[in-house]
Amino acid sequence: MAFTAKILLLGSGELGREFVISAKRLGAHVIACDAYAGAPAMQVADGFEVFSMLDGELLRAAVEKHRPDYVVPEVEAIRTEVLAELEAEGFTIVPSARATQMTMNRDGIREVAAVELGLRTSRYRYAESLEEVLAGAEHTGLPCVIKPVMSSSGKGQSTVRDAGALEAAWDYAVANMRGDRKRVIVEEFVAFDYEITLLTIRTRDGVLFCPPIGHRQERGDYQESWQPAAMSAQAIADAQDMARKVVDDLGGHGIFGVEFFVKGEEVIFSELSPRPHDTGMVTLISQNLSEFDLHARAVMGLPIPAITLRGPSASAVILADRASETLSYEGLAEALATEGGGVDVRIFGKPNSRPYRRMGVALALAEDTDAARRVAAEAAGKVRIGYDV
Ligand SMILES: Nc1ncnc2c1ncn2[C@@H]1O[C@H](COP(=O)(O)OP(=O)(O)OP(=O)(O)O)[C@@H](O)[C@H]1O
Ligand SMILES: NCC(=O)N[C@@H]1O[C@H](COP(=O)([O-])[O-])[C@@H](O)[C@H]1O
Ligand SMILES: [Mg+2]
Repeated sequence: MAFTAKILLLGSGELGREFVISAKRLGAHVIACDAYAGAPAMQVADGFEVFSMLDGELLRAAVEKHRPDYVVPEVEAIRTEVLAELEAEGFTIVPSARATQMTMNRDGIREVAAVELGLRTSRYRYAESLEEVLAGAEHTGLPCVIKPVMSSSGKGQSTVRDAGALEAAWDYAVANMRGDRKRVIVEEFVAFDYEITLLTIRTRDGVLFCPPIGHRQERGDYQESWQPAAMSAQAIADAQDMARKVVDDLGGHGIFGVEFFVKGEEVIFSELSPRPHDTGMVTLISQNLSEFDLHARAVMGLPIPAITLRGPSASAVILADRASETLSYEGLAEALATEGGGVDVRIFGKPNSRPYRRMGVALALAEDTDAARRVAAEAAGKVRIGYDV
């Protein structure tokens, strides 16, 4: 055996790509899976498989073919019942089959957080028809946010300010949902002061936290993140307390991106990913161990003696603005030469683009988070995508 562990990665986007790099540095052998060839993580892995991870038979076949030590999901949209069966048969699902099942759909994790654990969340209702959407909006009040229960990165999500727009929001959610369940969550719009991701690591030796990450979203998708987010000690303690309850309930070992809205001193649980988080890409520059290093260590049962912040940092996304099958990049040298802080860039290597698709991220370390945000945004703006449709 020429490797320390064999990992089957389910999902091969930018988060998977960095995870593969971290795991391979620790000697792992990684097979990257996704529904399309040439995905970012496949380019750096030892092997790859192309299939729909929502297809239970194909998913089982890939696991049985490779017999990995760890099955590491990187996206929500996976046939998670099969992961539960595989776990029962002795395979290790990261962090646990229960975590993947509860977070595959928004209603699962919402029930765990709001009902089982009694955490503070926004008011909400589920809806499977326009009539139920209208009733849901009566319950939450307006504005409300409507999201498919199965989606991520804001896909199919809209904020409704007047009742006349509810039908369009329902249609939009149904048209952009993933999977086969025509179901949405109608949520009270929380007029938060700011929102954070609390990276929470569940290890063999207990639960660890990274300093909170602040972020700004547009169209339900992250635009920039920074660390540390300015928060009172009490608010951090409240968020940590809630995050610990949720990850202990979900079980297993790995990193979780736990999302909160903060309004005054009130901390409101939003949702969580049982895997590295997009806003956590800032840790590629901000910490001694990135969220991907932390996930790899937690998964492989390796120690994490300390998580230290190198300094105030930020990330800013590089987005495509149109669909194209042929891409090129310019301006990398100018981006990396941006003054005002230490700058780095990640280009994900996605084989094609669509409007708003995240293609890369710029990272900056500076004297404070405001400066880091400025430098990261400036660097991201210097990377120009060439489209040769
Ligand atoms: N109830 C709400 N009130 C106010 N803003 C909200 C609400 N729900 C979502 N948002 C905004 O939309 C963003 C995306 O929502 P959410 O995290 O639920 O979607 P997502 O598709 O799972 O995103 P991701 O996969 O990137 O985490 C939030 O980070 C927040 O900025
Ligand atoms: N918020 C979740 C998130 O950021 N997930 C990341 O985006 C990829 C899909 O990107 P794509 O849609 O461009 O293929 C996923 O594979 C994951 O790395
Ligand atoms: Mg989110």
